[in-house]
Amino acid sequence: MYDYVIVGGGNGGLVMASRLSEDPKVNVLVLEAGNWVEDLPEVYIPGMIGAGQAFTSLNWAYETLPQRNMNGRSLTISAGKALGGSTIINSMIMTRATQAQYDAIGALNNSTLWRWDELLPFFKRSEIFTPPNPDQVAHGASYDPTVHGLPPSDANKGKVKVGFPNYFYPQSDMFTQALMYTGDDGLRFQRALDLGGGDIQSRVGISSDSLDASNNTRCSAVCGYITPFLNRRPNLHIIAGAMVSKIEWDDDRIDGLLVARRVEYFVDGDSVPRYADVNADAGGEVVLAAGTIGTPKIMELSGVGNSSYLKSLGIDSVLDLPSVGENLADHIHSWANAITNASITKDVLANNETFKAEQLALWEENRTGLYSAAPRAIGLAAPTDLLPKDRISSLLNEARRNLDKYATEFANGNDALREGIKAQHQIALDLYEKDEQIPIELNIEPGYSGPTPRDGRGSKNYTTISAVFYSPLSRGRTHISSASYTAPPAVDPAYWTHPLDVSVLTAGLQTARKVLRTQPLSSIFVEEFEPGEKVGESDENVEAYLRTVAASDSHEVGTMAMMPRLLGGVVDTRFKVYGLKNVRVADASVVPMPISAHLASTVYSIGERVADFIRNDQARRTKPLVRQME
Ligand SMILES: Cc1cc2nc3c(=O)[nH]c(=O)nc-3n(C[C@H](O)[C@H](O)[C@H](O)COP(=O)(O)OP(=O)(O)OC[C@H]3O[C@@H](n4cnc5c(N)ncnc54)[C@H](O)[C@@H]3O)c2cc1C
Repeated sequence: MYDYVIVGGGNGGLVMASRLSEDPKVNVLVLEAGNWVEDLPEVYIPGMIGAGQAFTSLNWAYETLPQRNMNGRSLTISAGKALGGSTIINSMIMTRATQAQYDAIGALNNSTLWRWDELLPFFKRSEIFTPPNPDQVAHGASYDPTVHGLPPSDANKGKVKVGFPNYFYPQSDMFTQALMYTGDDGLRFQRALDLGGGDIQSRVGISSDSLDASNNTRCSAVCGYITPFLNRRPNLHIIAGAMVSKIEWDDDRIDGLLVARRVEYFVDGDSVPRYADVNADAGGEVVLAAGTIGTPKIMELSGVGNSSYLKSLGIDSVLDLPSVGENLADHIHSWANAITNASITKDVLANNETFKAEQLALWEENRTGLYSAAPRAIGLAAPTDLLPKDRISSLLNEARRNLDKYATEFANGNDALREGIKAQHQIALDLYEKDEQIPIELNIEPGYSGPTPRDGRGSKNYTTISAVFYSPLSRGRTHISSASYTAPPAVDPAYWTHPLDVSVLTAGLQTARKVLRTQPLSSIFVEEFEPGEKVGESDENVEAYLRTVAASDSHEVGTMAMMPRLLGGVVDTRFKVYGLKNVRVADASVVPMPISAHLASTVYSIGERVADFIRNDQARRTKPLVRQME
């Protein structure tokens, strides 16, 4: 019998496991479908991101349904399948969105709980931040001490280690200078003091990474939140290779709410289910943390979701909550890349075995060289950095005129959610209007990145600038496709359904192309490779090109949205699922609308936040008992 059963040992789930098991009196169980993989070089060596098994056996690699606006292509949404979840395979970038965006999520919920000022202590609590050393400062790393969790505070508590890498490609600094270029047609970005500081528009800076600066290794959710207590907490149980199929419910409701009694799971593909019992009578809870695609799948298999749809699949519906799995949003990106005359790029590692071996030896010996490099310089573009003001106005006017039309289309017959999506769009459009939106991230890859396989691009050296589209208005959905827990869900992010999304990413890629040609990056520019001459310069052609290549950034959110129930929300501001007595959600699925950041640091703070709510509720429950004993 467990006090807390945590489904999914990833970014959000392991924070919960660590924090809740601080109390030796409570029994915590984590059920994780993947395995322990911390000892794989492609996991712990920063420069090996994406290598080895990272994008094969450690990746759920959810294939989307064919995307109407992407020339019928299926795109792949990656998500980590291992203890540590996506923090095992992600790019280690630790940025946060803007203050205005976190505040807007609070406004959407009529709640002061979700405001930058309220969240900041949880961001700080989730990390041990190592300030940059003089060499890193010389390469542009900087930070604001007021927004980070600095040592030695609570250093023995679980926290993710955050720091800067030991190697900086020269292209990184050139990119920064190019974004700050003040000559004709220059973007004139400012240098960011801190990409986690909440004030990041039109700024460029070096991102800190989820990295243990003391030994230049990735710090995943396992490294941060589990390793410090491994085998030291008899009340913390972790079962790896455990695929959860569903939650089972009590026959009786309490206050009209369904009570979770046990969790069904299968270990290593066994055909016989096992069960983890939840101590519901003493306030025990199930915490779902299986990710934006995994969590709604488990809800639906448990009979919670759109009841008529579930019945059509032969599933007993226990609670009609039609927004489960709806409201899916994801970031997409594309690349502008050029052949370069720079002699050191990531391509050399791929093309020259001797050089690769030398660099690996450097990392092994003293944690330097190309393998000690983690991403990367990042620029955050405001709308007016991308498009002329009159074009922005006309796009916004059109979006406002069509507010109802698109909200209706995206809500899929769900009236409450239609109002929720309308409210989200209004917030997003207001941010655009005030030039406080950050629709595009530009980041540099000192090497080839793009859609062309190796044999199609030869052994040349490249520079790539990615344009990541951060503020999609398009919303889709993910739902189970059958009653079998082994069947992959039908994932439809409906990429680029809203016309504003099309115009903005197109402008973002055009801006990335321009940056490649801006000094000082222009000094290493030889010839644009992609989109390239064949695509040409017109926006129409670039838009058509993007439909053939744009890829998911694997930043999916929104399927268990924290919103009022009247707006089609699924969880309340204490992350409890509406209609359920003892089920909360602690992963990226609760983020109701896309934010302008890579998500890991926000998910860590969500985990901290949920743990705090649970512990407060637990304390409230036990208080009368203490009084009685007194
Ligand atoms: C390739 C890639 C690169 C990225 N790069 C960055 C980056 O550089 N910086 C950044 O901030 N963000 C990045 N992200 C995004 C970020 O890592 C994720 O958004 C975030 O970690 C998601 O956290 P989560 O808790 O929602 O899910 P996850 O961390 O994915 O955790 C979900 C866990 O649940 C498990 N699970 C799923 N279904 C079941 C089931 N039925 N039973 C049991 N267990 C289950 C999964 O195996 C997984 O361990 C990246 C993501 C990917 C995939």
